[in-house]
Amino acid sequence: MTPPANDETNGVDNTISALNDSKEYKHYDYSMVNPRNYDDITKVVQSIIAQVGEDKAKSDIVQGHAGKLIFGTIHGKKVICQAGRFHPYEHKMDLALCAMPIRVMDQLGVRTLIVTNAAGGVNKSFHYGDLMLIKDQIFLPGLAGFSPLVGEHDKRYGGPRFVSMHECFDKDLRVLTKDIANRMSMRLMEGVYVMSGGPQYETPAEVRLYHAVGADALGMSTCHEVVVAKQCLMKVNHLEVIDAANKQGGKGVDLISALVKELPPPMSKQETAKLWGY
Ligand SMILES: O=P(O)(O)O[C@@H]1C[C@H](O)[C@@H](CO)O1
Ligand code: HPA
Repeated sequence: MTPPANDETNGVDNTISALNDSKEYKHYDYSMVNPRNYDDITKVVQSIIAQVGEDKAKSDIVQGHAGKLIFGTIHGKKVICQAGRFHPYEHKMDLALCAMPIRVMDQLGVRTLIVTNAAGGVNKSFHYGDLMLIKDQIFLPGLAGFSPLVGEHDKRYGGPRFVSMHECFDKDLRVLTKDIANRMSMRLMEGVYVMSGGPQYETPAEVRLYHAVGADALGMSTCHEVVVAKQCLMKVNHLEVIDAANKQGGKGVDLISALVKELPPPMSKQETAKLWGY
């Protein structure tokens, strides 16, 4: 899957109008960005309607990232799964480009986004393989000017120019996820995720810095996707596996499957705009 690029000359308008005309791929309410474990995703998606992209498209670049969009249903709900994501360090820190799949999902109707990733633990009470629900994020590249929203405000996408990042991980969805994990007797941590640009791993001094500013887990992805989802007025929920995506991947997938089953009906853009005071 090649991401659509994000400048005036490369057909964003055409892409949007093609998506708006598409019947096969439209009217999806829910979306999942699950960067790894393509096999796990296909286990959860009970009926696959279509797949776009190549199995191997991304695997040469970041292992385990399939590079596919899968359209299907989970517990009868229409879901788009992005198996593989675009990391800024792979794309010259073009964060708007890397978050473009979220805009595509928005154009296809998605209102609720579940994002997953693998991260390093900063919180000393975390164990290798733990699952963490993100309650807030520290977007270091964004703080340094690498935001997917810099540049001209592109009205083709809609959404506010100045995006509120309060409650960027939906409180109701977090409560629901914790309740489900509890019922499944799963250990689920909760904390703050910090994103660096990567791809180098962090030094011990940097880990101490992240700890001092309140981070519980660190990684090199996700925050730019969440910013764009918030501009698109989507509700976002986020789970990550601490430093052991393959080892504990199945557990996370079981939780996501149970969560999708219990997700409330999606809110319209007008409803979330009103709720968030736009
Ligand atoms: O897509 P995610 O964030 O799960 O990928 C992880 C974090 C880094 O991007 C990369 C190196 O560990 O894998
Ligand atoms: N550091 C940064 N990114 C990561 C790590 C880590 O330890 N583990 C998985 N992604």
